[in-house]
Amino acid sequence: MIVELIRYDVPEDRRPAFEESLAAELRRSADCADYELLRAGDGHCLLRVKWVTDAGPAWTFAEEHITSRARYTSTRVAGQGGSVPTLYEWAGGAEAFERLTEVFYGHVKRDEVVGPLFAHMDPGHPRYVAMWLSEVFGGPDRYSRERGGYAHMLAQHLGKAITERQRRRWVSLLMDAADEVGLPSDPEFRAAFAGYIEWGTRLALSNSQPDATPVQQAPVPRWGWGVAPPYVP
Ligand code: HEM
Repeated sequence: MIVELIRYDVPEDRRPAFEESLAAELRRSADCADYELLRAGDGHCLLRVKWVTDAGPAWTFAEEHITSRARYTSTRVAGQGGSVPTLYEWAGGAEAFERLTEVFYGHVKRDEVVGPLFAHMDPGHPRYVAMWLSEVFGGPDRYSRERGGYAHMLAQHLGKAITERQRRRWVSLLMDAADEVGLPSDPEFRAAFAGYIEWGTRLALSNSQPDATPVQQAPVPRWGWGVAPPYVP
């Protein structure tokens, strides 16, 4: 996503007309995902536009009032609006996910349905999956930096031919473990958590089939609250 910052210096008497036609122009642009015009104390304005196309279109408006413009790419350092905590923070951070996966894989190993798949599990596996989950839920990107990111996770599932019965058991053992280690039990957190787990396990199942042709390279997904942000009494 390309973000463009354009500085406008518009004479005071021209500002209302300028703002009105600028807004109309941006609303019409199919390449524009979002925009905001900010005004400084000295009267100059800064327009922030998010373009959907990677290259960014050759858009221009009221060129005679533009005093500078520059294009930027978004980074992972971004808020979610207001002071909404990430799911990672809400859950209790890295330590909470480590507790979860430690208990979870203890049960997985002893389970007759999924246990055989994990017979040769790397001893670091619970920790790696905790790193993955932490990153997905808005924590530090350690899995991407230290463990090979999406491509490595994908490689671990390829050819495993996970069945629907195994997927369901995996989900159900994880939800039990979430209760056991005391992950937050509020409906909003659990709905978002379960949403990702449902999505992720279905992908793991389909990517693990012998005839699967999954996407080979992708960023580690990021999962947020969805339509039910944390409940504020
Ligand atoms: C949201 C769902 C899932 C996530 C986030 C996930 C995550 C991961 C990750 C990150 C790894 C690689 C760990 C490393 O860096 O070495 C991995 C490996 C693996 N996953 Fe999954 N997984 C999911 C679903 C499943 C399901 C449903 C199954 C089977 C029922 C499964 C079976 C395995 C197995 C067998 C390995 C290799 C373990 C080893 O031998 O070390 N995964 N998973």
